[in-house]
Amino acid sequence: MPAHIIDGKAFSAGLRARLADEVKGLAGRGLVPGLAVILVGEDPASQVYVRSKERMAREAGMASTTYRLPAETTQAELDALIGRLNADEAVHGILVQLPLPAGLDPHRVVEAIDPAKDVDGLHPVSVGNLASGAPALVPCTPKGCMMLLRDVLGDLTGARALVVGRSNLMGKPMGQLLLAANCTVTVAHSRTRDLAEECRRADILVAAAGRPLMVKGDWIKPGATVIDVGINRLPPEPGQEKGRLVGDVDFDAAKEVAGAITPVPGGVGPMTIACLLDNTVEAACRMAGVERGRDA
Ligand SMILES: NC(=O)C1=CN([C@@H]2O[C@H](COP(=O)(O)OP(=O)(O)OC[C@H]3O[C@@H](n4cnc5c(N)ncnc54)[C@H](OP(=O)(O)O)[C@@H]3O)[C@@H](O)[C@H]2O)C=CC1
Ligand SMILES: Nc1nc(=O)c2c([nH]1)NC[C@@H]1CN(c3ccc(C(=O)N[C@@H](CCC(=O)O)C(=O)O)cc3)C=[N+]21
Ligand SMILES: [Mg+2]
Repeated sequence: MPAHIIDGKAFSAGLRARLADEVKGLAGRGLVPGLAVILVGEDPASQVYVRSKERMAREAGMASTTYRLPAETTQAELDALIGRLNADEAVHGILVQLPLPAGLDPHRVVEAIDPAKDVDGLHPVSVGNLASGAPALVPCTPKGCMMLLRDVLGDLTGARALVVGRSNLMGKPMGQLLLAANCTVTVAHSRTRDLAEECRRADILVAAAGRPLMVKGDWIKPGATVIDVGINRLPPEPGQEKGRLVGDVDFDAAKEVAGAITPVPGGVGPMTIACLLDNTVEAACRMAGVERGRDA
């Protein structure tokens, strides 16, 4: 039986509609959640992504400002902008789009952000809170993956989970969240000896390596739940202008084996943006001392 296709686009739309309701209530009390996105340099994929964040924030009734800085921006200039946004009471969330151009230190940039406004969950305070089980602003993409997993599977207790990738933005926090959800967690990376074998053991497989179509159909355990985080643009076919967007998983083969699987596009990507908005509302409520009505 072919896999259930997990509709991240629909889930994201539902979450954003609920957030829009919540934001309307907050705005009525004078609290308009505000997001600031900083984009340094002209990476075209980042441009597309940042535009859609801005649009979806506005649609949810939030305030959103994007700061587009030239690739030559200095560390001091970036620090100064972050300092201003930290001090700005209308700003509740600050996100610096990664990767940064060469010459800018991502650790220093992330540490400059007020942890209370760290909607990407990358600040050492956020990372520490997540790892130690304290309330934390959780990185958006792993948070979105968890929402989809809970929606499909309910309780994850006891499941063998494999995360492919160990980045700070995705792989590591994903491992932490699965561990907190009582999974038995393995984190694989480019030095993993036999990735296919690791995959075959996994009840939950989260692929975040940035390698197009790397995970083959016969690497999937029958009935497994597959979350494909990869966003890769293939080279254009002759006569095409743009190549096809694919994940890290060979979707066509994997869907014949898996129990449930996310497509690319329309899977994890839209969830990332919805979770960014959710984190911004969360940060705004915490700063204002407002208790949120619903557990998101
Ligand atoms: N859908 C969404 O919302 C988002 C999608 N993405 C996408 O997810 C993917 C991963 O992103 P990100 O975590 O930032 O990427 P990074 O490049 O920061 O990290 C990639 C990770 O994958 C590992 N890896 C690379 N090649 C292999 C391999 N052949 N076998 C096993 N592991 C491998 C690397 O290992 P090592 O550490 O050893 O180098 C590294 O840990 C990208 O395609 C990105 O575009 C990212 C964020 C959000
Ligand atoms: N500080 C920081 N935080 C991030 O969260 C962050 C980042 N930097 N740098 C880049 C990656 C990438 N990322 C995506 C988010 C949404 C889609 C998305 O919405 N994708 C849609 C459409 C994709 C398309 O059509 O191009 C989909 O998958 O359906 C993709 C990619 C967040 N990232
Ligand atoms: Mg990265």
